[in-house]
Amino acid sequence: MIPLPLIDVRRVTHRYGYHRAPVLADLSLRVAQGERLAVIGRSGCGKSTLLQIMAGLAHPTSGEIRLAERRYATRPIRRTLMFQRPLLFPWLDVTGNVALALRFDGRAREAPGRVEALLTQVGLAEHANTNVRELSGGQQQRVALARSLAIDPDVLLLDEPFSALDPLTRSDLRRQLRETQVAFGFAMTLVTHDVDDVLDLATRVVAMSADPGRIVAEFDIPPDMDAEARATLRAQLINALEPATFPLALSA
Ligand SMILES: Nc1ncnc2c1ncn2[C@@H]1O[C@H](COP(=O)(O)OP(=O)(O)OP(=O)(O)O)[C@@H](O)[C@H]1O
Repeated sequence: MIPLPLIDVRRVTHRYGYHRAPVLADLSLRVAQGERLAVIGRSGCGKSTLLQIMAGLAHPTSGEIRLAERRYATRPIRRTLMFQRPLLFPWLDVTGNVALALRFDGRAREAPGRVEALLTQVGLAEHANTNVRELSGGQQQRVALARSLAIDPDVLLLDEPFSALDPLTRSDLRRQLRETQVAFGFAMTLVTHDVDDVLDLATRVVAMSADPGRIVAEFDIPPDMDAEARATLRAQLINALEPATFPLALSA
């Protein structure tokens, strides 16, 4: 069975200003139900712009974004965007920060049980009543993850959520996110310029070029790769991100 595309990006071109060069050019991308899609590219290639368009926070200059119709539910597809910094409310504790998402969604009555379950999932149950200012960067990002999941999104969009963290915390958080995605079943799209984010987390990756942002390569990422398969895929990804060098010499 072909997985249902939840977000269908169709031939999107985007310019910041009428006379400016396009940041994204004729870019198409589908996010399927339950998949962990990574978008990798060099700084400035348009990854965040693409994610904002996918989140509905920006409108493309041309092209369109189609969301799957939910024939089996009454509500439209839900998208949540998670950023590099956790953006928590510093005067609230962990529970208060996560519960706020439910309050904004008109579901405050669900908060006690749902917040507890989410905090257990992200490994923060024992910090439920801790003020978020007292948490480490990695713990704060896990609060942000629990808050993003509180409204039960169909698609979680992540804009370099680990880049402010040290390598060990980063690796822990990748594992946490992967386990949470498997447990909850939402689809995710992660933009990053870190190959390890891709290899540890994604089930599929698209590589973007810059000036303008286009998709130049796509790879499926098998689960449980051995070291050799991982090294091969790493080399293929890095190769896809390298600007072509000496094309004339190679074709001579
Ligand atoms: N609001 C804006 N107004 C004008 N130009 C913008 C705006 N936002 C982004 N840009 C430009 O669009 C291009 C792509 O930016 P974007 O942030 O989407 O790239 P990115 O791949 O996410 O970069 P990074 O990895 O460094 O975050 C850059 O040249 C940037 O300067």
